[in-house]
Amino acid sequence: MAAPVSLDLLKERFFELIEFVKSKLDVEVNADTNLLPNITSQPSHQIAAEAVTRRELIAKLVSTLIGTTASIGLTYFLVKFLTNALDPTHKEKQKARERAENMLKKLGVKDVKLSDYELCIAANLVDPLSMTVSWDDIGGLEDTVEQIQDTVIFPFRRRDLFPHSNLVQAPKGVLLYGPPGCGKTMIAKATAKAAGARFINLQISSLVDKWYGESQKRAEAVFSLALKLQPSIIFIDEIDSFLRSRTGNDHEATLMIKTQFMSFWDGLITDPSCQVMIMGATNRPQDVDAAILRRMPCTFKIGMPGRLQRAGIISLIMEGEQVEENIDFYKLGDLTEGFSGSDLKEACRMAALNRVHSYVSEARRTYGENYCDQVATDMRQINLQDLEFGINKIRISKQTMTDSVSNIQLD
Ligand SMILES: Nc1ncnc2c1ncn2[C@@H]1O[C@H](COP(=O)(O)OP(=O)(O)OP(=O)(O)O)[C@@H](O)[C@H]1O
Repeated sequence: MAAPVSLDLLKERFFELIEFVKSKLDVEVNADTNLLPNITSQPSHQIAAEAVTRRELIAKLVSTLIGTTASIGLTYFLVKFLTNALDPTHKEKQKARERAENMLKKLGVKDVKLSDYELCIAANLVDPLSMTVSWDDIGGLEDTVEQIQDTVIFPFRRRDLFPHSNLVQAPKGVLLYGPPGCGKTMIAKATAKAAGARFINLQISSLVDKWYGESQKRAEAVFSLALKLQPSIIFIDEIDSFLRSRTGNDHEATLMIKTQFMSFWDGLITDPSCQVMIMGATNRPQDVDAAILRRMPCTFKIGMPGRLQRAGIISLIMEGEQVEENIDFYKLGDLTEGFSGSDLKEACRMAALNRVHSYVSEARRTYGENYCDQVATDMRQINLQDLEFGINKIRISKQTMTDSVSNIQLD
């Protein structure tokens, strides 16, 4: 893509050029006139004719110059206009650029010059203020969290302790795998926060561009941006869909992006001083390209929570809510067999809403349709029945989902 040139700058240069040529012309004409009295060997009408021809020549040259400059400028703007008009994603790109500039301000990034491609990728940066997840918010995964702290975060933050070791290095690739909704994204964000790293939540759609060669440039920009903003973590959710095993049916452009991605990744691996890490998450590790898996030597399984883990997650989610004191979370752990972390969160949300719903029903009965204006001072706490209600709701909706999936498969 051509470097952006502002209209004002172009105008300024154009007028400068005209001024320059005009001044040259004045000098030439004055020189001609000054010469006239000294030239005695030529008849005066011949000298005058020569001066006129010379002036005409210069005038022609100037007009050609102006014409050429104007047509180059016009062609540039026409091509730019047509390219933008033909590109349906132009507005999106513009918005992404604006978003990225705002985000960089929030991140306090100054004096870092980013290319157009890097700005496009910078739209994937996560606002540090929205990264509220910390280790304390993750329930039931204490062992995994401890391993990540020791093997990933510690060497990432304290490279200085292992300057000559080839064996103890912060991994440049980490894979989190396991069923959906079990906390992989939470762990990735908490890792970035604990590592004091910038978090690029790479949306694969931001790499896709219909123009030939553009996608490769964006793939390169992912790495150059991460290096400019290091320490940084590039997070790729559902990495299997982007970097899946290569087959003969792959489109040539897709293959090129993957190959390029891997070669830039190798660049990170061979540079011991860089603080950039790629973290991938997948529900289908078996679909990830073997060459990619090799670049992610550090893998963590984030499985479905067991009974005790579920009890821990529910009690963590309910922390800070108005809950009755005598709730038996172990019992809730028993009742939630087959629930993921996100199912548990949803069940707790349903429980909290059930409490509001029963309050509203009661208030409507007492105060009529103006119940909304009555002050809520006597809302009861969330109790076991609310939680059982929420769990039941989620179980039914999970069952309905499973049934409809198996019906689709039968059809
Ligand atoms: N271990 C956990 N502790 C507390 N909350 C959890 C846990 N696991 C999941 N959750 C809840 O579920 C939500 C979804 O979790 P998350 O996005 O991290 O799952 P995921 O494994 O990345 O899912 P997916 O594979 O669908 O992207 C979280 O926002 C959180 O509310």
